[in-house]
Amino acid sequence: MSKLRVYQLAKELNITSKALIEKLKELSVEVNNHMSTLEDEEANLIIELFTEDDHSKKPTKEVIHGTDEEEELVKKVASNKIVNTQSDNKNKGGKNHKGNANKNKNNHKGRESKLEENMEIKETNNNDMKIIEIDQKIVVKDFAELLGKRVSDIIGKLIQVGVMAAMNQEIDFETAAKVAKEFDVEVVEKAVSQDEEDETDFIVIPEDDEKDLKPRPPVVTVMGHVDHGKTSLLDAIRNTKVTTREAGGITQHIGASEVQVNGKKIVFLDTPGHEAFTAMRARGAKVTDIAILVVAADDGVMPQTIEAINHAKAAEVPIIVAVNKIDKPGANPDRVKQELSEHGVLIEEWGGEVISVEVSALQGLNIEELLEMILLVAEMEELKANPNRDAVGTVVEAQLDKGRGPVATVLVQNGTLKVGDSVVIGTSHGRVRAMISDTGKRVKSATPSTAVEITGLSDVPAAGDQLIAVADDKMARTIAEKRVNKIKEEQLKSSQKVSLDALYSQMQAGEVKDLNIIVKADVQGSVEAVKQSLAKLSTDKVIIRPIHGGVGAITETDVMLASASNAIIIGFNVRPTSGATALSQKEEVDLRTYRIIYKALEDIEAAMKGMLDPEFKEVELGKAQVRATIKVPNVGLIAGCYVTEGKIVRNAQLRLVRDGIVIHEGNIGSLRRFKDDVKEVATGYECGIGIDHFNDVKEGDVIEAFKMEEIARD
Ligand SMILES: Nc1nc2c(ncn2[C@@H]2O[C@H](COP(=O)(O)OP(=O)(O)OP(=O)(O)O)[C@@H](O)[C@H]2O)c(=O)[nH]1
Repeated sequence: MSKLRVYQLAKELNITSKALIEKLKELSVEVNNHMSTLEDEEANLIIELFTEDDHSKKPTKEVIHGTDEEEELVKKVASNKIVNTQSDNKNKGGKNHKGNANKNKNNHKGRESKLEENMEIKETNNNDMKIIEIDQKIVVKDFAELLGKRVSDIIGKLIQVGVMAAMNQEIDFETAAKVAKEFDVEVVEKAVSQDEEDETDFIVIPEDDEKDLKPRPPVVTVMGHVDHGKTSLLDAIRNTKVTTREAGGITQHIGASEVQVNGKKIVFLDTPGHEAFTAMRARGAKVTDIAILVVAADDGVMPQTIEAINHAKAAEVPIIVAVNKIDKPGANPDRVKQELSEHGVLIEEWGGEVISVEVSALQGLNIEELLEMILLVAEMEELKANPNRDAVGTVVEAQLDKGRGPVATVLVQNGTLKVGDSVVIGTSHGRVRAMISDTGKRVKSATPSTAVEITGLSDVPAAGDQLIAVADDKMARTIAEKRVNKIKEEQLKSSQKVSLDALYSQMQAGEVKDLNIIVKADVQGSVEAVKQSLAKLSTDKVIIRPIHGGVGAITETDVMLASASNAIIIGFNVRPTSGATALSQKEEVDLRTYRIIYKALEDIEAAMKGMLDPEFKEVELGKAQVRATIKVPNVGLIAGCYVTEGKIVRNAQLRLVRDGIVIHEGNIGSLRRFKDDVKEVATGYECGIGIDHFNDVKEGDVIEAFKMEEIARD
């Protein structure tokens, strides 16, 4: 136990455990977390490194006498430290841009902004070595400017390292590093700062200056296998410790609760389990500082225990094990600890670093001790935030309340949230109308690591959405609107319209899980019959949803509905209006018409299996309006027509449409202009059309001529 732990050394060196772990990793010293122990040599090396670095700024080579490779590493550590220190200074100016603008004053006119965005120079007094931060790529002339060299010099060096590049071409980081080395300059990759990432969300969250940071309470999530006592443990904690400052204080369920231990606060997220935890993480939110892993002593490590371990590890959140149900006759805490070790969770008694506490949630045993351990781990984590700034937080829970409108529980993670603040949360915005604490008390402000329920939002945000307090309502609304538009654009870009032809591949790709269908038919009876038969085709892979049905022609409104809800349209004995056909092409809506129901069902079934093979596709030739009917002896009824679209071709197939409904489908028997048989009649001409085996044509009907064409399938 005499060995130094990471956090102890970090304290000694006055840096964070995290920073120390990073340095150690760079020196190839394997450490897991702040509780890891260090070999004496490792600790000494680090101490020497840091003290040398801080006081004399001498080249660190003198500190250790190792191989060239080690010296390289040490050099890197030393230079990184300088970079870090300076980037901290940079942040004192608030946003990046300001600080850089001054630095780049000497740059050529007109180039400042680009250079500001891409790079910055950091001079150090370490052996007069210059360090430059650059992005993954840099344009040769910018690079030259940054190095203070002539472009020709740079191109010359590039040739030496085997890279041919013109002044306006980009070179990659590695190449830049090689060239820079020739000029005794070290190149480090520019870290993507929080600021830059946030810009894509249309807002920049300024970084805090180290000196403004104050300790903040830990936020804890309880995880573990089903029935191991997560809820009971949370209840036990609340029962003993909930801050009931109000007389008869009613604990309100707001998704998180606070407890006070020895005058210190701990925040518990109320939704136990790693699912909620990971769902938030998937959305980029990190709210949990410490995970309590509950394992029932009578049951041991179970599948969800392992899952919880993996999720906590993936999120790099320290674990405290609560071995629960120790009151039970079959309880065997040692077995639990052994099993945990088999899954990479080494308890202290087993020579590891993970703290464990044996508890009984039911009897309230050792709950106090568990809470103290949480505070201990929290202390080592050095959790900090700046209470004197605009709030940043994360939504833990949200719902629509009948009386109060959208309600969200927000965990304030930085800054202080106040009633009246304008906020943007995901695509929702608003002004904080009221805030309620976990004890149901109205509060005016919430400091870091405080969960409050807020009202006053435009919409219900999603758990995991980030709250950012902004200058005013207008700004909040503008940002929210921009985000909505961005989402719309992205959806537009990514949304591939569903179609029967592509259904199978879309299903395979996971793009389609619901097949929305709009049904139009000639009579209501058919609409219902088709909707029901279609719904029955649903499988475990695709659910068929007839989202709309109606009688009559397929109209533009049907197409717009299909487009908006990514549906296909199926028509029985009905036709699309001309406008609908054109719109369906523009909107890429799959529109299909059938004469027989079973044929449609067959097509959809085949499409779901990827076996849709309609070998033929209808090609529309033209349309003609029936303006008169003429009885011709021995021939039958002839339709006197006027061609309105395309052309009518003899021997083509035809469809007789009355008020959008297909009355007949067959072949053109005869086509005449005046007394002559003709092969085709074009738009704007009159003609007489005889329909094979059909005599029921009426004035006002529309004759559509089409042919079937074989289509090649991909
Ligand atoms: N004897 C004993 N029983 C306990 C203890 N803690 C919880 N239980 C019992 O174990 C059962 C499950 O407890 P819960 O707290 O619901 O467990 P959970 O992990 O929240 O379960 P899920 O929410 O279903 O995942 C309940 O019947 C509890 O009464 C304990 O310390 N001792």
